[in-house]
Amino acid sequence: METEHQTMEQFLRWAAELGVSDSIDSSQSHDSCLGHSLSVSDFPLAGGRGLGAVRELRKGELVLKVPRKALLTTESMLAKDDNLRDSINLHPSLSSTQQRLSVCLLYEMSKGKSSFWYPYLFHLPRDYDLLATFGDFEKQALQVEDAVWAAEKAISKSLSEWKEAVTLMKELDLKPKFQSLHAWNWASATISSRTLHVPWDSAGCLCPVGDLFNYDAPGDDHLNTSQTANSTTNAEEAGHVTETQSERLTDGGFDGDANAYCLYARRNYQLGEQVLLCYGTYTNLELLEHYGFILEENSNDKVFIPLETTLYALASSWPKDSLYIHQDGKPSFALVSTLRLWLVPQSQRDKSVMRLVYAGSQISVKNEVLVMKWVSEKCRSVLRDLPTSLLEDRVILQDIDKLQDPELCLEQREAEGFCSEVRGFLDVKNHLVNGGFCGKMNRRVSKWRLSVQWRLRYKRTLADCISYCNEKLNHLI
Ligand SMILES: C[S@@+](CC[C@H](N)C(=O)[O-])C[C@H]1O[C@@H](n2cnc3c(N)ncnc32)[C@H](O)[C@@H]1O
Repeated sequence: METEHQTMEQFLRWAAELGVSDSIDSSQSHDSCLGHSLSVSDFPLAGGRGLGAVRELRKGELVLKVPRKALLTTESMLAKDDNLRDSINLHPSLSSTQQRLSVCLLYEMSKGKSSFWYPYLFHLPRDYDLLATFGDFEKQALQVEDAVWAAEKAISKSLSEWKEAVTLMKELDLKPKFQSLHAWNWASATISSRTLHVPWDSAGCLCPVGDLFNYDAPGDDHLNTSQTANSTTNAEEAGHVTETQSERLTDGGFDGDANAYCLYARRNYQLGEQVLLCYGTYTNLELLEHYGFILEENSNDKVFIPLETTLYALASSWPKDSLYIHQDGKPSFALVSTLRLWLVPQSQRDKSVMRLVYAGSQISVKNEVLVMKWVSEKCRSVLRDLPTSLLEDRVILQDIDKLQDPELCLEQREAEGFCSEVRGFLDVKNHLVNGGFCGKMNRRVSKWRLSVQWRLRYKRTLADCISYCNEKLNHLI
């Protein structure tokens, strides 16, 4: 039986033979495509398997080149298989290019060792934690209506896309396990979380070795890296990201002249540091939906609170999605400005008031006090209406950690001491076998943990917003 290490080495050798390289020196040995700039390492606190710097890297430096012939795209898979090409061409009715890529990926997987991309496919994760893979319990554990709704939408989208593709997969004579909804969810999650943008196919490409980079959220540095190439991830291209053109990402992209995907260091790195890639600008809910993880510190996170319809009507100068609370608890500029205006009696909304509102200035102390009290009370009422408190969620996370601890063999008796949500999970799933979980249940626990982590982060933002408003009020009164 080959070890993970051996198969990874084979994969890196296979990639080197195709011209994948982390060196601009083309005379580099073909034993591995890495070793000059990067190496595969484990980063347990930031994405698990990823790429580390094997030397100091300078911002803007080319760190990886993946020739077009190594990329998995619908086009490259069809070019290698007449049967697949003919069947796909007979089904132009599939509603998205992602569906075509999913079918091709499953078809390629079904070839096993005879697939050209086998060394790469072998190292793809077997499970994902994207929202579309959540069961009912994990979905409900998100608690917040918008998040539960996002999960429902993701689950039903995957189901309907699978139903549309089933006839084609039958015609391709895929083994039942590759035709299943489970396999479809796997393929869709692979594509959602791993594809990079290419100009010739909106479904993007799977980029061997290039898809080992873990995620770094865009910070202030991403606005002035003009010397590096332009890049977008596929989810961004599909419109999931609402940033402006000027904030386009700069870590890499397909270079037509080099006929290769080129990836650049987005900042300076020290030896041993994890080299990261920015896939786009995402809130935590979007990260969970498209990539299956969240960031405790995410400057792009946004918390939306329910607002009165008359307030939305007033906010015509600002898009609805600009009315939110930043992760650090500060209400957005647009939210504060809209509330300032909304809390002025209609008869007093004259030109001078409007000028102050659009300039982002306080209208009066009295008005500012009303705004801060309103926001603070709204956050309190949202927190009150959720099934568990912030403190309870912290305890639930600790209990989940106990459940996941392989060293801890839990007695049913001990489980009885857990809070009701944990006991509910154990009852529903009823799978505490010999004091631990089977592999499948561990996967469920990981997803449920993500839901609790997400809602806890959401609640912390609301609590921080209350503190922010109180502090403002202390200064005002
Ligand atoms: C393109 S892959 C990156 C490589 C991946 N870690 C692997 O082992 O193949 C993207 C996936 O890596 C994980 N990931 C990336 N960045 C992460 C981060 N900052 N924190 C946690 N997980 C991360 C998520 O599972 C995500 O869907």
